[in-house]
Amino acid sequence: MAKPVVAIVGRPNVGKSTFFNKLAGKRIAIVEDKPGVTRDRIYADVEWLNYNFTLIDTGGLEPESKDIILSQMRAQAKIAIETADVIVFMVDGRTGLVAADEEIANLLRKTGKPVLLVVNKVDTSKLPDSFYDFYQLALGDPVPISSTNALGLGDLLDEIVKRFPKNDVEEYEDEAIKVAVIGKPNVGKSSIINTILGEERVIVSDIAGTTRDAIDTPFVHGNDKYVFIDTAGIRRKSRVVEDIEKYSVVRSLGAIDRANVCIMMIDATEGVTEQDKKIAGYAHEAGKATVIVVNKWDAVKKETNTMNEYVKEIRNQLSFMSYAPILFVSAVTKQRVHKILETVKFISNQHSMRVPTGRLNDVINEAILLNQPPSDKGKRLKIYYVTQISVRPPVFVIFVNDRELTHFSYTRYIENKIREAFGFEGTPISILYREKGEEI
Ligand SMILES: Nc1nc2c(ncn2[C@@H]2O[C@H](COP(=O)(O)OP(=O)(O)OP(=O)(O)O)[C@@H](O)[C@H]2O)c(=O)[nH]1
Ligand SMILES: Nc1nc2c(ncn2[C@@H]2O[C@H](COP(=O)(O)OP(=O)(O)OP(=O)(O)O)[C@@H](O)[C@H]2O)c(=O)[nH]1
Repeated sequence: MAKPVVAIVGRPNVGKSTFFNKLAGKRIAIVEDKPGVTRDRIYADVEWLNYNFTLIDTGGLEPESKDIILSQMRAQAKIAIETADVIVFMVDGRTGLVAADEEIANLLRKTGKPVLLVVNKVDTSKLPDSFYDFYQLALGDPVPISSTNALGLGDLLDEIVKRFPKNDVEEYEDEAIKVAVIGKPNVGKSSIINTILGEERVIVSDIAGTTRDAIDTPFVHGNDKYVFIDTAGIRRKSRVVEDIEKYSVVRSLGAIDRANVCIMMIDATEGVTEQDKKIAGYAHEAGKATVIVVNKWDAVKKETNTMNEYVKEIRNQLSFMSYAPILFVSAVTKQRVHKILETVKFISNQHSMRVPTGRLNDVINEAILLNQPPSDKGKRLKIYYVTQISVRPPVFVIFVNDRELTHFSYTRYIENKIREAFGFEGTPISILYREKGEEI
């Protein structure tokens, strides 16, 4: 099932990031007592009861200038409208209702999405008189909370999860490869999608009757079924949002969560940027298979070594993704575009590959002989047995005598040996340790 997205919207300084940090459990955004502080981390995974959802702090997306607060609001609301399943509209219980709140409420009411009106900074059990003014926003009963004192958060989370879309079942047959084309604005996402879909051999299929039809593009290529995830947002241009680079991260998040394979696009004329690193990092952490596609290759002046230098630079900048194949393409001249689906299919298979336990243990035993496991204070790590517990992404469990003795450099060594023996190209793999007797 797709993970629901919850967006927090509200004026600067109402406490969005304080709330975000409380739910995210860690102080991952910077809170400052001045409006419009930019923050780096804008999304977090939150678990409540049996629900998992992605929380987005749209405040983190605000440009620093205070002059354009209203347009920031519009942009925030817009992103919330496009990506969120539930919108948390936060107001300030200490300042009470202000005109800008009404402005935002007007925008949100038009979205048709569930909106929860949350009054923050209600730090005691007594509601301030100004609380009742918020009923004027016509967004239902306001929910009082105190982010700093962690009051009312449980009740609020209950209200949030109640509003998640029902029956949000997996919409496509499992055999279809779900592909997210991700990257910053203007890198050529829609050009690439249109070039691939425009190829003669590709037939756009009509898998009817799903709610996702409008935003995804299913198609058939050769004998294989694919779905481009969230293409509506990419193909339909909404400039307000695109102009702010950080929004591209948010736009990509939902698509990444729902995909198996990511096409991570880099602009050859710009090289790897900070935004690229963030987006790629998310795909990596989410355990998706990824192919790095360097687009606009036609626009690059080439010398003998240009491509090698690009490869080196990308490996350097996106070092956590050394498993990802790199393609150099041009959506304009169509050079090597046909390689993209070929690679997507290949890494999708690698992503779902399960290796036989016997072979796996042979490989690990050999690795141990070549390079002894680490030891500490005279005690050496013993590796008893390895098994692959899941696919998409591949996860391995290694049974050991004492987890404390494991070391990341040895884990990386084991990972390399597994990759040498079996490939797993294009996919991250995870290695977990269990002590004997522990459950998997
Ligand atoms: N008394 C009280 N203060 C709060 C509460 N939540 C946040 N604050 C304070 O309000 C100020 C603004 O909080 P932030 O979390 O930075 O607000 P924000 O909405 O993310 O602000 P921007 O960065 O401008 O978007 C900080 O000084 C917080 O300590 C609360 O529940 N009670
Ligand atoms: N030279 C060159 N230009 C390209 C190539 N691919 C795309 N462009 C140009 O780059 C610009 C952006 O392309 P889009 O396909 O709209 O990019 P996008 O990533 O979908 O953009 P957003 O919708 O803003 O996220 C357009 O002007 C394209 O003509 C390419 O391979 N070579």
